[in-house]
Amino acid sequence: MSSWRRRLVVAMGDELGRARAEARALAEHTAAASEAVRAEADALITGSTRKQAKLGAIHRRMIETLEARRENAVAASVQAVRDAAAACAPAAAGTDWASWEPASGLGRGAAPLLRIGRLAGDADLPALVPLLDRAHLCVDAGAAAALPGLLLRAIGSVPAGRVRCHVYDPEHLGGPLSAFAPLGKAGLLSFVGPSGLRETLDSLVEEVRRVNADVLAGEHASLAELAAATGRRPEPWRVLVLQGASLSEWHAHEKAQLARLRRTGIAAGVHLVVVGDQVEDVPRLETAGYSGLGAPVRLDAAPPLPLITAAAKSIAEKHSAGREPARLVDLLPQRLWAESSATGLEAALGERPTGEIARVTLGDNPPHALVGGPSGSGKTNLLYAWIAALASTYHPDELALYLLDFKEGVSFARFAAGRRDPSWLPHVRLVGVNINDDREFGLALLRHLKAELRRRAEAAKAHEATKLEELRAADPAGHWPRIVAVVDEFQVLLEARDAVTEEAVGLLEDLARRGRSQGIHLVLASQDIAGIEALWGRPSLVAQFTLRIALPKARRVLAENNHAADTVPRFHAIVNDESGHSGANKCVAIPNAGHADAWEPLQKRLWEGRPADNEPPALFDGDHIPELSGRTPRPETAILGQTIDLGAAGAELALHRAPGRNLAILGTRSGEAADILAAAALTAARAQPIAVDLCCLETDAASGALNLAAALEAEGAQVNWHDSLTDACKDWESRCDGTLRLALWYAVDAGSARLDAAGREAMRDMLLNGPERHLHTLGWWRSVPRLREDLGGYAARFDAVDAWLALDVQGPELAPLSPASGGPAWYPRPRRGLYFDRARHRAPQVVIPYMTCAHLPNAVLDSLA
Ligand SMILES: Nc1ncnc2c1ncn2[C@@H]1O[C@H](COP(=O)(O)OP(=O)(O)OP(=O)(O)O)[C@@H](O)[C@H]1O
Repeated sequence: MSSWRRRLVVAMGDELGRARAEARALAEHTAAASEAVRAEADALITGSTRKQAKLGAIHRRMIETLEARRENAVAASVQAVRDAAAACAPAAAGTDWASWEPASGLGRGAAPLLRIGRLAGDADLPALVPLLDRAHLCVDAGAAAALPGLLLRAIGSVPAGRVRCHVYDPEHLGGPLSAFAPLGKAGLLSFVGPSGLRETLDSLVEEVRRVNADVLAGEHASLAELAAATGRRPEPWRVLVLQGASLSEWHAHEKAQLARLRRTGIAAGVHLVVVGDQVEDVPRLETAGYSGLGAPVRLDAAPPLPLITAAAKSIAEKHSAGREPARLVDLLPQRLWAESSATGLEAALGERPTGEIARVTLGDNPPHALVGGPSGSGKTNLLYAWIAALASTYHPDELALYLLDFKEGVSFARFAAGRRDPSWLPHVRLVGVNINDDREFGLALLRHLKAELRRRAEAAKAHEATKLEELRAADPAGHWPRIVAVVDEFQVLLEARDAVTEEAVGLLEDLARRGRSQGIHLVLASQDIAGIEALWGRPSLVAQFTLRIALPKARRVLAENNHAADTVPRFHAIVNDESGHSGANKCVAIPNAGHADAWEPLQKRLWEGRPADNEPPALFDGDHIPELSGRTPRPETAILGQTIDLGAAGAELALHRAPGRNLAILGTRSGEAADILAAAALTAARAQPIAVDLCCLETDAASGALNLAAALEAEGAQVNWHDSLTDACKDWESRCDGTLRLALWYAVDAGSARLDAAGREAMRDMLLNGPERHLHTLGWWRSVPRLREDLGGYAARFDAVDAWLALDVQGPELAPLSPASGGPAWYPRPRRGLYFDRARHRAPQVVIPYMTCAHLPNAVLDSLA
């Protein structure tokens, strides 16, 4: 082969080898690339599969969450619908027949809707239809079985007797509704025969006219609106059932009356239920539903006949027994303490026979009230109801109450804090209980009110105001609540012809006349005519009490020719704000306010809401014996006992250097006399250093005197014990060193009888001249003649004894010591004394001797030990 050929073959071989190598390299590269792409694709596929799985899970979870939410929302809505249904159809309007009984769920709200069955579907929702106050109703013949249930719910879900039915059923003459017959006896149901149709329609049209003219009187568009505004429904609902009435065959007059009732009845509480006929514009109840509901309904089975009969009987009985008395809680305002008392005090006292709330006013007119009724007629209960209404309506800054009960009881004790119940009524400033014979408590109240009257009159003058309303406007920062003073059995205060009655009448007259403009109101209650008659003799006083409240059988509270109280039913009162004149009588049912269930929750609520600075009321308790307090009097003063006034102040005896500054305690009650001497000495010793000469001539009082001596020494007093009066009087001048010196003599007369002439002379000299040397005798004589004897016999003057405190000494016996001729009107009673200081008092005052034993160490026992 030629060389060029060989060279060509070699070159081609090289070329082919290179090409083959390149092709191999390319093939390898391509294979690697495709492997990479496949791996990438695999990775992508795996990633997206995972993502898809994740998304799938998320989606599932979302679906589940949404599903759960939807189910919850549906359940909540179903519950809300059920709750709303239960609120719209409470108690007997919506309860299943299995547990059904007549029970009014009517509060202050609208008339209930009535259940007829349940809505078709799984949700078990009640189907309610409107009737009372809202609609008329046509019932298809096929749904007529629902009629007894519908009527039973309507009748049973409002207070007994508030639905009256008229049934016109010419075909069956009321047969299908005969189970309701017991209502007929109570006048709540009438079956109307064919001949009675016209009359029934006419009378219902007349009812609508009357309600519009007399009850709604242009002030309200409907009875429902009136009830919403006032909380009371004065008229019953009337339901006319027309069953198989063939309306198309009626005469023109009946048709026209029916059309009138259809147009105007609902507002006046007159409703049509037409079975088996259609009436234009009236919703229909059919087998499958109610035209206003828009959803199919499964009607309830009819109630069992015995259930209807029993309910009809019970409703009829309740209705025949009369209106259910108003409940206290229903009369109270919905918002506590919302009113201002600037112009007066208005309180819901009870309910009128029409259902209207009866309000009584105290203000410029009428300013004061007289309440009368024999024992057990409900006077105290009425006062409770009145106080409850006032205290709920007005804030304690707007109203202050002073409550005093002269009965032998504790009617008003509930208003003060007690051991069982620590709450009090925050408006009450004073409560008087167990007052019994202590007419002075009444006087103390009237004096306090008189002082308040004066304070208000002065403030009014300073602000150029003529009455409380103007004073409050002129002095908005001032504290000027209206005051109501309630005195139960007030006749006790005026029953004797004495200084207490005289002063009480004067104070009452003044308060009654001027209290009107200063916002001080009196409510006087009495169970017998005596009290009223005590006032009757004072026409100007009685004339101010223009509000009269007479309980059953009350006499003379109303005007003479007004006999309404003779026939007023039990637990009712005649309220008359025109001085008892018969034209102004209002019969009012009073709620039971005395019962603890009614009262206690209210007082607790008011007490818990009291202002931070509210103090408990002062308490006058006639049965309580006060303890000697730790109070220190001014220097040269001794405290003998507690006076009867709002501040429970001490009865003071001034012991300054002046003739006559001695005290005679008169009477035989040794314990009380010893208590008075102890209180006087201990209080005087607290105010300044004193010296004491003690002489006890009565063995019963000896241990008390010894204990007192020890107590006085403990107070820092210098004490000398004298075994006889001779000893106590001898050389008295030598003991006078300028310090206040008290000679405490127990049972002076037991020793004075044994004094010789010199001793007698020394005693008289000491009594006459000691006080000027600051030696004051506080002596206990057991009778007035014995005191007189010791002062010089029959013709003796009492100049040496300015002050006396009588215990069991009758008024006439005190004549020689008294400013009133014939002596003060004083009828001794336990733990009470009559105190008079010629230099200080215009008239004697009653004091309650303190118990002092807690202040006296038992020195006798100590010395024996
Ligand atoms: N409106 C009422 N509703 C129910 N019970 C009442 C009502 N009014 C009074 N009562 C009851 O009648 C009884 C006598 O009432 P209350 O004590 O108020 O009469 P009173 O006239 O004050 O009698 P007294 O002077 O003898 O105390 C009490 O048991 C009381 O609970």
